[in-house]
This record gives sequence, C-alpha cells and structure tokens, in this order.
Amino acid sequence: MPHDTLWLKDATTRVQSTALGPVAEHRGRVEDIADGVAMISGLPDVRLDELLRFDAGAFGFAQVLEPDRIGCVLLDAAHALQAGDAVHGTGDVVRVPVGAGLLGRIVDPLGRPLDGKGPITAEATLPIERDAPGIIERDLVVNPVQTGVLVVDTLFALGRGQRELIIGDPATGKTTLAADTIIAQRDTDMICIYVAVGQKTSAVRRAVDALQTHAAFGRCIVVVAGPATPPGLQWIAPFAGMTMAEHFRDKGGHTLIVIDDLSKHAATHREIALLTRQSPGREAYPGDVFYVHARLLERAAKLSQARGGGSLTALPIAQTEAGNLSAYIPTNLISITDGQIVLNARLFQEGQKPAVDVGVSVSRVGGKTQAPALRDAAKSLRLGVRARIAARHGHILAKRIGGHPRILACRDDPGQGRNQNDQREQNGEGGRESEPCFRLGFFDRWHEAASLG
Ligand SMILES: Nc1ncnc2c1ncn2[C@@H]1O[C@H](COP(=O)(O)OP(=O)(O)OP(=O)(O)O)[C@@H](O)[C@H]1O
Repeated sequence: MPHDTLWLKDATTRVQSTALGPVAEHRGRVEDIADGVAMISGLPDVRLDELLRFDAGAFGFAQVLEPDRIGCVLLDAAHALQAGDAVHGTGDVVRVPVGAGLLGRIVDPLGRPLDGKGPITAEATLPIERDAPGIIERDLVVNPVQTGVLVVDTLFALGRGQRELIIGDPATGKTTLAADTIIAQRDTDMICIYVAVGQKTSAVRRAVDALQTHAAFGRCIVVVAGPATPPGLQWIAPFAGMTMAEHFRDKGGHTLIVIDDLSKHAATHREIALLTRQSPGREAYPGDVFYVHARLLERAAKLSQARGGGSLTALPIAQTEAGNLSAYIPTNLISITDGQIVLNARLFQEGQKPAVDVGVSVSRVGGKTQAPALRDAAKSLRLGVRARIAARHGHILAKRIGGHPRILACRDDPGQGRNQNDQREQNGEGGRESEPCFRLGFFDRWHEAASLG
C-alpha cells in the first residue's frame, strides 16, 4: 500500500476512535488570594485534599470545604496568581516520587531536586497521606537502633519502629543529636530521611555537611521546606518524607525519619487554619492539630513478618520555650510518641553535650531491645542519677514507708527544709478513713529522706 494511503487510513482510525462529543468540565474561580492560601468558588465536586490546578500552572490542594467555597493551600509561589483566575480539580491527591533514585539527593516536599544533580528517577509516585498499618500488620519492637550517643544507647535505648521525640529549647543540640543518629546508621542497613521544616538554610547546610563529611549521605534523602517556601509546601513536608520512608519499609527495608521540627510544622498548620478562617482553639491552634501529628507519627511501625518485617523509626523534633514541657504542642507530642529525649538548656550552657536531661527523658519501648544485663544496669543507673538530681533540686519522690505510701520532698536550702518540716497528713478516700494514707514531709537532704525507708 502506498505511503500516503497508509497515513490516511491511520488518521481515519484515530478520528473515529476519538470521542468528539461535548465534555463537561467544572472550572472554579479564585475569589481571594493571600499568604499562600486561595479561596475558590465554583468547584462543588472537589474533595478534601484533592490537587487543584490553576490556569497559570501553579498547584494547590483543597484543605477546607465549605458549602460555597474551598480553602486551597498553594504549593507554588502565589505571585503569578490573582483573583479571577480559573482553577480545575484534578481528581487526584498530592503525590511524591519514591524509590532508590532519591538516595543521596536533596529534594523539596514534592520530590523536585534542589541539589542541581538533575532529575530524579522515581520507582513510583505515591500519595503523601496514607493509612498507618493496622494492629495485625504490626510486630513488637525488638531490634535496637544504635544512635552512637552513649547516654541514649544505655539509658534510653531506641528500637526499630519506635517513635522517640527529641525536645528542647532553641540551640540545645536537637539537630546535632538527630544528625549523629543518622551518621551512626552509615554501616547498617538503615535508610535515613531527614525532613527540614521551616529550618534556616544554614542549619540544613550544616546538617548536610555533617552527613557528607562522615560518608553517611549516600543512604539519606534530605527533604527541605525552608522558611521562605509557601506554607503549603512546609505543611506537606513531613507527610512527603513519611511516604518516601514507607516505600522502603513496605519492601522489607529499615528506615529512620527525622522531622526537624514539628513545632514549626504546628505553627504552619495554625497559620493555614487562621488564613482559612477555621476556629482557633488553645494557643490559637485549630482543634485538629493533635490528629494531624498523631496520624503522621502513627505511620512509623515495625511490620509483621507477613508484611515483610520492615520498620520505620521516627525521631520527631520539637522545640520548647524556657524548658516548658507542658505547653500545648510539646504535651501533644509527648503523649503521641513512645518516649522523649529532653535536652536541657542549663546543662548545655554548663558544657554537658549532648545536654540530655536524664531526670525527665524516657524511652518506653526501646529497653526491650537491650540485653537483660544492660537493661538492669541501665535501670539502676537511671534511678541513681534521678535520686541525685532530686537531692540537688528538691524534686518530690513517692516512697512506701511502714506500709503507707508517702511523698517525700527534699530541699536544697537546709533552713527552708527545717521550717517546713511539719508533716501534713491527708486522709484517703475523701477523709473517710481514720488512718492517714499520705504524708508530706520536707527534708534537708536526700539521704535523710531516703534513710526513712
Ligand atoms: N554534642 C555536641 N557537641 C558539640 N557541639 C554541639 C553538640 N550539640 C550541639 N552542638 C552545637 O550547638 C549548636 C546548636 O546545635 P543545634 O543546631 O543542633 O541545636 P538545635 O537545638 O537543633 O537548634 P535549633 O533550635 O536552632 O534548631 C551548634 O553550633 C552545634 O554545633
């Protein structure tokens, strides 16, 4: 058959197989745009978290659905957008590339390279929001994660699949502790993901330099959402990092994710919530901030053998102000995680580095990964250190004396201790019992209180 006839046949087949009927398409309209958030009308079928495409080429995702409009969080800079621009729903959610092609790379939360080393070769693209493994799919945390930091590995051991919070005031060595942990994995089968949310570029550079200097970068992925990036990108960064980590975990591998830090992520969540006019709650955070972090960290897990036996260990970082662990976000994160390593600004200033506060740090599951002899030694060491701290700072300890539980307090100042040495008695069960059930005494020195037992 001559060439021109072949072409005609091919073209005819293509035209016949093309649907040329009318196509209905919803086009929304930007009503208002400011500070990385756009309010959009005219897209009634859009679903929560759906990826939206603007005619100018930018993307965002639906964060708030109201009857007549949508709060869309932008993933690109807003300067090319304005009120009146057309918007389309994509029917998809935000996805990130995953796979070994990301190792040794610095990317943004959408997996776009930031290191100038060319495009990423992805094995797949997966949604940033995925369900956490269910109870049947999980296994016990039994394998250790060595951090290379003696005080952590002995007193607050970590296990694969654990979630351990690193918390402390600004510049107390939180990032350094996390970076040391990543460096300690360089000769193991652990893949590490470092997610920097709203961190200064110089701090991220320092962490990356440390990883490169110690030859640990080849097994790492660094996800960076700097303070100058749109709030939407900062918001998705921990979720994107989790998806990248889960890919290796689901193939039976072992991964460690460091999220630096969730206090800044919570602040971004608050900023977006206020801009989309959601009701503020405690400290002006919206009511769902606990759920956001719980559903994120719940994705860290040790999987059962039936699911491949992989693990995802999470080291989220949080910042405190003046050592206040009872602020809203720190208490949320402490209750979500399996323990916390508290870095103390005073210890740091005294030159103790890492400035781990043994008195208030804890690892709730990692002890099971230690050899029994080491676990016992660590327990008595912890108690000894805490007793000394109590003696120095007047902490209160509970103790059973003569069959009755008593609360003992020690004071640094001998005079003050003596003055308050009146034993106050408190009847149990609302005063119905005649025998005193608790006694509160103040003692000058810890050994005085301890000797009562
Ligand atoms: N174990 C350590 N030994 C020596 N120097 C340390 C140690 N830990 C931290 N530092 C130093 O303390 C400074 C602050 O450390 P780092 O950036 O890790 O703190 P951070 O708590 O993460 O700070 P930020 O709150 O700004 O994120 C850095 O200059 C770092 O080099």
